[in-house]
Amino acid sequence: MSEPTRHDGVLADGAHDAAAEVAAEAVTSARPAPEPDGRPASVWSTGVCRSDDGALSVAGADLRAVAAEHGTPAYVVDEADLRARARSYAEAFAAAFAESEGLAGADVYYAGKAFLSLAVARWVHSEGLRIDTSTAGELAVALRAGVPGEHIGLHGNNKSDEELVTAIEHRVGRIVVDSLGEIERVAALAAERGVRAPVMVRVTTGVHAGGHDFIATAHEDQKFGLSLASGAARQAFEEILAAPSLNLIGVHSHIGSQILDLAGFEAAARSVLQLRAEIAEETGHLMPEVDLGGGYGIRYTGADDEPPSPAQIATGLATIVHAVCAELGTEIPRISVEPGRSIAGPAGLTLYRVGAVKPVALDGGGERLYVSVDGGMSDNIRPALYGAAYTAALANRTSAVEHVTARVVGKHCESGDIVVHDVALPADIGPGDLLAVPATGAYGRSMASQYNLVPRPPVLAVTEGQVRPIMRRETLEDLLALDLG
Ligand SMILES: Cc1ncc(COP(=O)(O)O)c(C=O)c1O
Ligand SMILES: N[C@@H](CCCC[NH3+])C(=O)O
Repeated sequence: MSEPTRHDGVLADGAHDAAAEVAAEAVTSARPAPEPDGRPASVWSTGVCRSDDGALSVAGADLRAVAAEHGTPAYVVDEADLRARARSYAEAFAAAFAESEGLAGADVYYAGKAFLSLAVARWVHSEGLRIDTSTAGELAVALRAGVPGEHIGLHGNNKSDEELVTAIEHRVGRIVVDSLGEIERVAALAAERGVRAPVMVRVTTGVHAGGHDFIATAHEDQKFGLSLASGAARQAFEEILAAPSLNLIGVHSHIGSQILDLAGFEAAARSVLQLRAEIAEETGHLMPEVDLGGGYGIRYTGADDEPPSPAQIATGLATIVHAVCAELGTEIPRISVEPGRSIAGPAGLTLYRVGAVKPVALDGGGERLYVSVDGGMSDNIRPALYGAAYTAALANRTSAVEHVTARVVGKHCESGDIVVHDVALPADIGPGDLLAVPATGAYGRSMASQYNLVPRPPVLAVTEGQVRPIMRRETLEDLLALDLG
């Protein structure tokens, strides 16, 4: 087994088996969270500051006051930061794919799976983005938020009839077909309603990217998409073209998530553009659109690489699309992308209250301080699921005492209930302190559970010092109400 390395927010190969080795190494390498610096590439949202008395604030709201009023744990979202990230994608893709440059324009779909609520759907849509959904729940939120059907896409490797009917009846802009059996179902449901449904085909290009197998999606042996190598993708195009109630608008490729290097996207773009040209030659149908998926990485700890900016991503993709279409002699398609994490992730942090603190002696010598907080794997499953790395900082004060190697753990009945594997925290951290974990805006609340019957935390939006819950805290009454006895 290869040596695991913690990078890009996830542990690569063999993460769980080799966790102990990594833990031992980390005793010497734990580092404190970087201080907020207002840069978009920071682990903190741009509105996070530390005031003179040592407390962290988000967009002008002091986190001590936030905790006092709304309780902990809580997800705190910097609305201006999230909106600015959405806007910079819209602007960067509009500029890089400007029709005046001979390109056919671009659409940015916000991947709702990262975190979707009515407020977030409205924010990103008002900043010029469309919304990518993959379940009836995400579709319902996008529609309830007032996003027109034509600005919504529907994904899913196992869509229900209910999901397909909702999508068709609301005239969504695209249904991304993910299996051969789905084609017939969409065709029949669209025909029954007398409509021609716009569909794309999700293909697996074989480009392997993303730090952990669970978040890489374009290799052969996994559940998403139709394989180019096996011929399933080609069969899908033929079947769609033969169905009068389907309109084949494009080809889709999503290679994985938390990717910091643009090379994989460029390789996938080349592959799908070639496929589009071949399909055009074989069938006479040149698909007008190509979707290159999402997956752009963010900083989680400060030790990770600098992520590419939306402008770098857009210009990188525009260059490759332009070059490949010129080589192939095909018209340039309209391009779309589906970033989620890189819009919502850095805009959010999780605020916890510290409880039990325990020094634990380590086998190889040395000590680790176990700092328990009032949440854990129910509000952030990523460390347990992917070995994802995070960092944490005291949020209510600073401390001049020495920093020690610490592990932030949750309150669940699992030893893998880890919030931050290794971080240097002040030795005097204790019960009552507040701890902020940055970069939890994506795949935190959206993957939260009620494990151990712990109610899910609220999501608090902060805008110019004003704090507004955009999702309320669950209560014990909510949990009891589900139980029919
Ligand atoms: C089809 C598709 N599009 C977009 C995304 C969003 O990815 P990310 O949040 O990493 O940008 C995902 C998740 O990986 C996905 O499966
Ligand atoms: N939930 C994942 C990414 C999911 C990818 C969706 N295909 C994460 O937290 O990194």
